[in-house]
Amino acid sequence: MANYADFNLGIYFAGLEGDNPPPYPVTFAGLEAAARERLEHRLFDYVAGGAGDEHTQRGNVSAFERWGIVPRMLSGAAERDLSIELFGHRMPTPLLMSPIGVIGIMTDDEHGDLATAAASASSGVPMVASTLMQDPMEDVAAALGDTPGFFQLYTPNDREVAESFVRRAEAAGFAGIVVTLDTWTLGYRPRDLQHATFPQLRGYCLANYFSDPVFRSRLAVSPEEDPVAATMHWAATFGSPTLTWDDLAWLRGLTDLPLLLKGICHPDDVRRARDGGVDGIYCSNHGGRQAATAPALEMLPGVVDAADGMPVVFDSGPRSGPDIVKALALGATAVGIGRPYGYGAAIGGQAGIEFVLSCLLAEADLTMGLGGYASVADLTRDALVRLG
Ligand SMILES: Cc1cc2nc3c(=O)[nH]c(=O)nc-3n(C[C@H](O)[C@H](O)[C@H](O)COP(=O)(O)O)c2cc1C
Ligand SMILES: O=C(O)C(=O)c1ccccc1
Repeated sequence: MANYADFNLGIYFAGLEGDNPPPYPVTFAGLEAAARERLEHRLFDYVAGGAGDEHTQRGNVSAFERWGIVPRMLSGAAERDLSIELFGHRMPTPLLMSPIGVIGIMTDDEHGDLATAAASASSGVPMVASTLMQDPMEDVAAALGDTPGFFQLYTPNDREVAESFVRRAEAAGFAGIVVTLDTWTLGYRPRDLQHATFPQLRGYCLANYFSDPVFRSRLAVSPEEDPVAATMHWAATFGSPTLTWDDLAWLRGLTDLPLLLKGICHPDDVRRARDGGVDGIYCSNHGGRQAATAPALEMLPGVVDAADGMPVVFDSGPRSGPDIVKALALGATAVGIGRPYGYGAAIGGQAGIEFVLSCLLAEADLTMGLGGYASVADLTRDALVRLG
């Protein structure tokens, strides 16, 4: 992947050589419009849409507009270091690619999980690989190169399947497990309801299940012989509605790898998670796709305070470099992005994802430079001012 520090200059100099615009849009709005052109319209709506009237996802984005980064002068930020430390790994950037359970079918070749893994390998931006993959997790892990990856677990209502997934993720070499708690049942998603469509119910992105020996042992006939029956078994066991804090000991006991809980936004839940021995919090409202009206960025400072030094990953709403810088200044250890890289995958596969990451990182780098912040550690709440 191109060095993001030279990214903008590279585009301007290429333009000098003639009519040579960048291959993909450089803004989120442009990416979304381009992805809308490329994706089958129901799949586009599935990705772009969310819960209820979609105020929640719009609120995720507008929450960032209420903060300004106050530039400091003569502060020696000519060179920036965007690297962070996460679970003992030095990461070159503060970004993560959040799990997208349909990324597999967002590329033309329907190997979007592998394209994401390859972009992760080339960029050093870790992939949080969804339980819902079009290619099995072992193949995805093998494409990550030297970049650490995380496996996101949706706990099925069949503990032995969950245990099998975690064993496989460990054996495949993932560096941590992210358990998503906010999707034990589906939110009210008007676009998908109107189209009467849901990708996984049509059998997409179930490779981890169909390749799993425990899942397969539950079926009368194999998924190859009867994919519809296998898909219906997935639907019947996907969620785990009765899971409570009492089950955290079971989750913690599944692995010695770093364990993060995704979907936590309340400080009391952070404390319960910490008391239960988790290693990190993934503060998120699922991109506004699950609990309608749930806040995200507004909760981040309280989550960080309650985490008391434990790493906090934040996602839901960042669309630009300044957004990333603001989330870091509010205390996030790392920032996850969802739809932006999904649209990159839709318009250009691996190259499209790499381009989107380059734009975000180039803009975050410039934002830090022009703001006078040389490193992520220099970004504190003092860097921000509340607007309007
Ligand atoms: C199409 C789509 C599929 C998603 N699938 C998953 C998933 O499989 N597992 C999960 O934990 N989160 C999933 N998410 C939520 C993302 O991980 C992330 O929390 C959210 O997209 C962040 O918001 P953003 O899209 O505004 O960046 C999905 C999001 C989208 C848009
Ligand atoms: O669409 C999603 O956001 C998601 O995470 C999901 C939830 C259930 C099944 C498949 C994907």
